[in-house]
Amino acid sequence: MKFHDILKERNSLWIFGYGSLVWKPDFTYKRCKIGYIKGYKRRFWHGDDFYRGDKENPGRVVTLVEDQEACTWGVAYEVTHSKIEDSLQYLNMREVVLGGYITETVQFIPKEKAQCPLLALVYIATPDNPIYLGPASDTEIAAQIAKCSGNTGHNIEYLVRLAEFMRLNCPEVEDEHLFSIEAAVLNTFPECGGIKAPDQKTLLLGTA
Ligand SMILES: N[C@@H](CCC(=O)N[C@@H](CS)C(=O)NCC(=O)O)C(=O)O
Repeated sequence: MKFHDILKERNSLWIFGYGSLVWKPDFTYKRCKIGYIKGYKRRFWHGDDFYRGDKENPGRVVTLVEDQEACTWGVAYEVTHSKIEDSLQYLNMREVVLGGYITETVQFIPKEKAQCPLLALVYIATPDNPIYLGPASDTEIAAQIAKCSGNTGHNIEYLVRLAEFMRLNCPEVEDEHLFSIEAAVLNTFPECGGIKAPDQKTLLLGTA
């Protein structure tokens, strides 16, 4: 039986977001927590030929790459009862069918130390995916992001909203990969620095 089938039986499913899901979940959730997962680093190594790019100029979006020394911060969303099926169907279309991600199970550790770790579903793009782009220099990644846009907007927005989310909700976290790419893009397009991401209060109100 699949992980989320087991959790569906419990009427509670946690979903961990670390890219656009931290600022644009677009599914109904009961509550959310800021926190992290161990053993993965976030990298702009996945291609996007639908949302933030197209077939000729695929954008760059984030995925998770295994690294025992690393951890990745984001948001875990709790989906309950009748919303589980709808949320999984929505995310399957958004992340798997159109995004090229697969699902894995991870242990999420809440930022609030008094709270217990929990099991969560996560969407990861792996190197065997046809639109996986892999490593490149921060400058090359920034140049690609700067010139791409797709069905939901510019690739710069995707980058800046994620960086803004981290500054607002995880100010103590250093994410050199994310912020160096953002700096390279904003050196070229300073006017994009004003994009704001929802903070946790907005997320908690479910108005993200
Ligand atoms: N799976 C990651 C990344 C998700 C992600 O960024 N997916 C892209 C699909 S390639 C997306 O949904 N983009 C919507 C948008 O950019 O508006 C997460 O948990 O946040």
